[in-house]
Amino acid sequence: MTKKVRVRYAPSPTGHLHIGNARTALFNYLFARNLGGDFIIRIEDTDLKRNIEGGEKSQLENLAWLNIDWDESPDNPGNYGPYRQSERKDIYLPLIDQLLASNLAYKCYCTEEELDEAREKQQARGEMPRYSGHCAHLTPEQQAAFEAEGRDHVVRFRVPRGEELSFDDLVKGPITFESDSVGGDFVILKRDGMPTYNFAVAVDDHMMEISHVLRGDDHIANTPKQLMIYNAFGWEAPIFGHMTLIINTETGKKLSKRDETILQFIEQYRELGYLPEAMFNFIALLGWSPVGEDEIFSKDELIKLFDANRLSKSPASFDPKKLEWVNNQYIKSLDIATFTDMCVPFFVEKGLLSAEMTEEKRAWTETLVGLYQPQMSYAAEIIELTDMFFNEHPTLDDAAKEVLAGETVPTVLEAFKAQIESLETFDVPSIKAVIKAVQKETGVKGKNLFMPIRVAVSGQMHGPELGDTILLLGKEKTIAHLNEALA
Ligand SMILES: Nc1ncnc2c1ncn2[C@@H]1O[C@H](COP(=O)(O)OP(=O)(O)OP(=O)(O)O)[C@@H](O)[C@H]1O
Ligand SMILES: [Zn+2]
Repeated sequence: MTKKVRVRYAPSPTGHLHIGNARTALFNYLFARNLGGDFIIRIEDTDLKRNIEGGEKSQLENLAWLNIDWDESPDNPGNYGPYRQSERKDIYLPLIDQLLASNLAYKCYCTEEELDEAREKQQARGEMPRYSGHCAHLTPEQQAAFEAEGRDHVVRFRVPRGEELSFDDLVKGPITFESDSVGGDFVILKRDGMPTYNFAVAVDDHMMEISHVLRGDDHIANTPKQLMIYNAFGWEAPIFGHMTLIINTETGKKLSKRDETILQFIEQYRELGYLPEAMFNFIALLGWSPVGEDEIFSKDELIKLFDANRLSKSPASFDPKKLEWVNNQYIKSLDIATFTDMCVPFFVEKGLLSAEMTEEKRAWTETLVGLYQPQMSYAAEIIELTDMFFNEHPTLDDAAKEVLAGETVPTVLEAFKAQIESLETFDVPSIKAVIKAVQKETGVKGKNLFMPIRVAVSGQMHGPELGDTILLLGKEKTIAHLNEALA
């Protein structure tokens, strides 16, 4: 019988969910759902000093926002709990004792200072740091003497000499590590009584019957240590797949919770009014692609299409511009009421609209949002784009200022203003007729005609149809803006 597919996303609660974490979670999720398996979330919180308040909650909330659902987690435990490593000491400690009893592990009484000193000496000699094996063969009397001194201890795993540790990586193919290359007998139980990462992970993946470990290749050097733990207990190892990491395009370094140079947390995009469906779609294409050229896929399509054989062997870089493009595709397909609902909170926050609106105001807002919807990358952009509808004194960028500095601009704007003032019916055809009339009157045409009018009334060089914009702006505001530009 083949094992049931069970995969896990195992974040440490040391920060918020970033694009790289989300990609790793998403690929595990797609892999599980594609094969009808289970997707599990386990919190790796053994590094007590680095855990942050709310880290776990934020990881889970943002996964849920992305519409990633899971079968087991700290909140909805299955039969393999607890799902936080800090709560699994009762599972780890007897296993550590078992290794001690069978002499596959031993207590090490070296102090931090002694270990540091040894490491510095090795580095000074140009050697790779490794534990010397100082405590590997202590007699019971020597141990008792250290204990009597009041020294505390760690437990180290006895690394077998001259062994090869091989696995067939789902992404990278066959990989072999020499046991002598892992830095000597490594710690499995820390001074604070917590198991180390590598020990806990191996135990948990085994106990939770994880079939495939799909994680970032930042973990690849951990794999031989974890394989040694499996071997020591006579357990069968899961299948490993080490996926290339997502790189920050700006710095060329891997995205990490500690990288603050770019917008990279899911939360930040959520707050800017990105759509979860668009983010899901975008993230699924970071380091993976289905056959063909299409780039827009629903969640169900991605579940159907996902194939681990198509995971990329080279790192994907995170391109925020591409994300904007994908999100724009999704925004364009929203009906106007839904998209207006997404934009309204941004207006409300700026005090430009109140959440309770008259029917008339709501209709006006929908028209306004609808003007800009086709060009928008995310909902928060609406504030900047519609500035002129709320603000008499817009801030113009340099290019816009240059347009207004043109020689024929005052003539054009004066003529346009006079015509608008004398308009009796204020609608799109008459506004268009006015522009034509200004062309005739001034002899200015093309860009030199349209651009100054557009910039003067809307503050921007690009945007929706000029007639629609002016109509929505209304006669009074249009004239006020023209006066401002002419002043
Ligand atoms: N840049 C990245 N690209 C893809 N996956 C990543 C990236 N960074 C981390 N991961 C993966 O996310 C999962 C959770 O890792 P972890 O909680 O240690 O996050 P982290 O961002 O690496 O944290 P840190 O800032 O401490 O390095 C792991 O499987 C890890 O491989
Ligand atoms: Zn020691």
